[in-house]
Amino acid sequence: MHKERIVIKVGTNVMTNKDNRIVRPVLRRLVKQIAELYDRDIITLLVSSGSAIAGKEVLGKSKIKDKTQRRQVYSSIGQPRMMRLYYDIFHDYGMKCAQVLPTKRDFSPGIHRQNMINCCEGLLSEGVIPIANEDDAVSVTMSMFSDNDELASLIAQLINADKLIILTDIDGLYTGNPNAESSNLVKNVNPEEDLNKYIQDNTKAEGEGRGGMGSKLDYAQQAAAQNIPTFIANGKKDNTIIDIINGKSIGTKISL
Ligand SMILES: Nc1ncnc2c1ncn2[C@@H]1O[C@H](COP(=O)(O)OP(=O)(O)O)[C@@H](O)[C@H]1O
Ligand SMILES: N[C@@H](CCC(=O)OP(=O)(O)O)C(=O)O
Repeated sequence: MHKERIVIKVGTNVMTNKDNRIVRPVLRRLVKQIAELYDRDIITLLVSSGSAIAGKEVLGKSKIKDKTQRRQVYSSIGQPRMMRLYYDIFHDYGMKCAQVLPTKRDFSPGIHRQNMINCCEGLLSEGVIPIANEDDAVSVTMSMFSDNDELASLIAQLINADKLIILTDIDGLYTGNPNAESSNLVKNVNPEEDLNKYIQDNTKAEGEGRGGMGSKLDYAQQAAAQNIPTFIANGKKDNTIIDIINGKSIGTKISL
């Protein structure tokens, strides 16, 4: 058993540049921090988006008209590409990682949930970093998560994580348009607060991730309500994870 277990979620926009290409040094910095924590006996379960954009990188523009089918195809192509990148980088740090692809059904009470617990607990007990992403190839409508922020929140609750860190492309929740001078970073949020008034409309294109800051906040509040301190912070900046674990005040902290 490790001293602490944390869930880190990394969004599509963290790992891509303006041309929607995957930026390897970002993944390398992420894994470097996970490896440093591992040496401090803090084990991570990583929730990583990126399969759709990685698939788009390989396939280019698809001929498929149906959006759902296109998402299935892009993600099916991109998921092994993401895992190849992660596998190599974790290997460079002398670590092992594994792929876990749940659908929402795996979190409903009963045998599916128990299987999910067994899988995650088994990997963590072996010191292997589970890398979870929604199984986009088969999850449609009923079995779909709203986005990976929901998956990260559910999985943090499933494994009784000590912390949940949601990495995105911005410093945290702002009181309005993050680019406006009048907007300020919100440092602390409690699980009951309704801050939807701060959320701006989503302008992302296909494959650039789902959800947005509104869903991030909702799912962060759900984890925090279960006494899992949750952080929304900038994954594009250096050392964000270590700084959070070391108790520095960065990002938005959601806690009881
Ligand atoms: N009040 C707000 N504070 C911060 N970001 C906001 C806010 N409202 C909308 N956003 C947008 O939410 C984005 C982060 O969510 P999202 O694009 O889903 O990221 P990810 O791909 O990491 O899941 C930011 O880039 C920002 O443009
Ligand atoms: N499962 C999808 C990501 C969906 C998602 O939630 O994306 P994001 O909002 O960038 O975390 C993929 O791997 O492309």
